[in-house]
Amino acid sequence: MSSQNLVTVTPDKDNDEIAIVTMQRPPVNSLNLELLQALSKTLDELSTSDFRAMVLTSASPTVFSAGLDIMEMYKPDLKRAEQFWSTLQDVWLKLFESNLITAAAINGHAPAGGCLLAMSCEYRAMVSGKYSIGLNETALGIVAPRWFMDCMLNTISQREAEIALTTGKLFSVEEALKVGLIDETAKDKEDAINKCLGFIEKFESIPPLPRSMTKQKFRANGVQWLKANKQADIDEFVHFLKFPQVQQSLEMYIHMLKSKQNKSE
Ligand SMILES: CCCCCCCCCC/C=C/CC(=O)SCCNC(=O)CCNC(=O)[C@H](O)C(C)(C)COP(=O)(O)OP(=O)(O)OC[C@H]1O[C@@H](n2cnc3c(N)ncnc32)[C@H](O)[C@@H]1OP(=O)(O)O
Repeated sequence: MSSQNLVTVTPDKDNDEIAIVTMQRPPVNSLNLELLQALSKTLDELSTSDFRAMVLTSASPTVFSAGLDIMEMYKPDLKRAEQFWSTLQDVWLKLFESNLITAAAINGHAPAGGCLLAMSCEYRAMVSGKYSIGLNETALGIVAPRWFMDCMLNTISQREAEIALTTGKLFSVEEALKVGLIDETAKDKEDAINKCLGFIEKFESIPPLPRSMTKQKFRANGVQWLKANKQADIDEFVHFLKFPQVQQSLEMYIHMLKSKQNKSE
């Protein structure tokens, strides 16, 4: 699949000022360089378009996004790893600070980087079911970067975030609702999108510029560090990937994911 098709943008059927942005990298929308580049390009295009709002969702029936593609971190080509991390930083900054009203219709699992994308939006409706969402990096033997943490702190309390991150917690849909990691539950994807549209409607009579400026001021603390330390953050990521223990943890995790599949056959 060409990178162009990894993300689609379609106007909402009832309101052409709202973009439905769908990630479609089967099987689980894991965020590899190409998907991140497609997201980055989409966010650039949206920022200069007539759309005033977007709903981020996924074409998979059960997974919003499985987070970063682990294969980008396992025995990586270091030049590509730099580009990968830099593109992830850009996607996060563009989404977190977007001028558009942003909402996530989370139609399935959203671990780690998937949770980051959802938390970067202003509103989250998640389909009920046996899905999970959270920053589970420590459980994989890796450390969520500071700006992942800042993003979570913009969403739930510091205490809940610290416990969740140190334990690598993946929240059930009910638990996520209880701590405020999601705003609403939904019965299916269509319902989740409708709930996001309901949130977007609240801004019908609010002028866009003061709205987006207010949002960006609220979010400024979270982005300041990354903007000032982009290269240092890339260097740390690449350095981190060189640790044998990190590679070992990733290898074990990949085996675990594959054997999980064998077990259910
Ligand atoms: C000291 C400070 C240093 C700081 C600097 C360093 C910072 C490093 C931090 C890096 C941050 C990372 C954030 C991340 O996002 S890491 C990725 C975390 N993701 C996960 O843990 C999710 C893993 N996946 C799952 O749990 C499940 O797949 C699912 C999402 C619940 C879906 O389950 P389902 O049963 O539907 O699907 P399968 O598990 O059978 O998966 C189908 C195939 O997809 C492959 N897969 C799944 N997830 C990933 C992934 N994240 N990357 C790559 N590939 C993935 C899976 O292996 C199956 O492949 P197969 O069909 O070939 O067997």
